Amino acid sequence: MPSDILTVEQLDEKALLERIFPRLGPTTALIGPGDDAAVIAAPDGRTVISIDTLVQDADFRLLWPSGYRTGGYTVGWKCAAQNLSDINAMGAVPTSLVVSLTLPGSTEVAWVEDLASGLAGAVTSLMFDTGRCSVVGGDLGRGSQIVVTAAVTGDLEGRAPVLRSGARPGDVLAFTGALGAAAGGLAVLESSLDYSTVREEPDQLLATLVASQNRPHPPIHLGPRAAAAGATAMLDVSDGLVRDAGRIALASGVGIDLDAEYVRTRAELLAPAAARLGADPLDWVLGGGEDHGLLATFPPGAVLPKGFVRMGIVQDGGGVTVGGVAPQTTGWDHFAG
Ligand SMILES: Nc1ncnc2c1ncn2[C@@H]1O[C@H](COP(=O)(O)OP(=O)(O)OP(=O)(O)O)[C@@H](O)[C@H]1O
Ligand SMILES: Cc1ncc(C[n+]2csc(CCOP(=O)(O)O)c2C)c(N)n1
Ligand SMILES: [Mg+2]
Repeated sequence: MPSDILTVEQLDEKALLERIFPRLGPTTALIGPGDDAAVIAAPDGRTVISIDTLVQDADFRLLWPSGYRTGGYTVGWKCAAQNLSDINAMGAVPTSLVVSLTLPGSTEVAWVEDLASGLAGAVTSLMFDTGRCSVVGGDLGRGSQIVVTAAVTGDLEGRAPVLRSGARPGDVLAFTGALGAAAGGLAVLESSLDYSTVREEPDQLLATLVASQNRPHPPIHLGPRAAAAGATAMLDVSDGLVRDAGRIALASGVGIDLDAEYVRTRAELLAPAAARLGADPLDWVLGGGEDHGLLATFPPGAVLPKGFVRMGIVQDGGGVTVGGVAPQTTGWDHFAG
């Protein structure tokens, strides 16, 4: 490491925190970062809470085979986005994040500063500058790999939470998001294509997919809208459409049939990119996660919130089919590969 590059082991915790805090933006908490714990308001009387971790080389690489280098801003963005998304999927509004950073001593201080900016940038941008949520605290530690863990809280604003278990036969299945884009981006990053030339391509197709993988844009405002529109079940698609639809099917004791035409149309859109990589775009659409679109079921006749598209039906039985046929794809599992 050249000596003019400042690394975290050249600072102490206090000095690193002094570089992080200003990048988190104004706090939305009653008591923000700096004390033993933060204090946040819980106007609803209930608190929605979730946690998600990003681990170097399992969830991102600092240097991908394609030559792409992942900056701190990207990891901070992705961490915030996937956490906000889980609150959204309950029909709630995110209210705070606490973030734990495990860092090798050789981590550049500028990378950590960018991570803090990425966390704040995602919260601000995905929540349309509403000032309802911010990073209110966290923890620092040293380890052999970068691990970024965030816990997130949310406010139901008086609504009932939308669970995975409420889908009923006859309900409409609807989705909002860009299925398969993040999986396509992962394939580009892991490929032997040279990202510096991919970035220059005039159609920007592959670069757009990489952006979906690195900086997902979950529709954070639409979870509460779906809840208000009467959604009977909902989750964010993180592990693949088939696997996550299967979670609703199992929890609700129903079957789900995905619209084959919707799936085919989406795969056709991704086909030129998949062809470049020798991949099957159907695998991306049915099995790719990390887009964090919202999959929800609505009673028949419900008016779908703007952004949601009908793409299947809830029926008697169990499991997930595509146009009545069982798909081959299983989706993502950290342990089963
Ligand atoms: N180590 C754990 N201890 C207790 N509960 C856990 C643990 N890991 C996961 N869970 C719970 O298991 C349930 C299923 O997790 P699942 O990964 O399907 O949901 P998710 O959090 O939406 O996924 P994602 O991590 O992709 O956001 C969640 O309610 C989660 O809180
Ligand atoms: C280096 C590297 N290898 C593989 C992947 C793919 N990946 C990781 S986690 C996940 C699903 C959501 O996880 P979780 O359920 O923990 O939110 C997927 C599809 C990646 N992003 N980076
Ligand atoms: Mg989820």
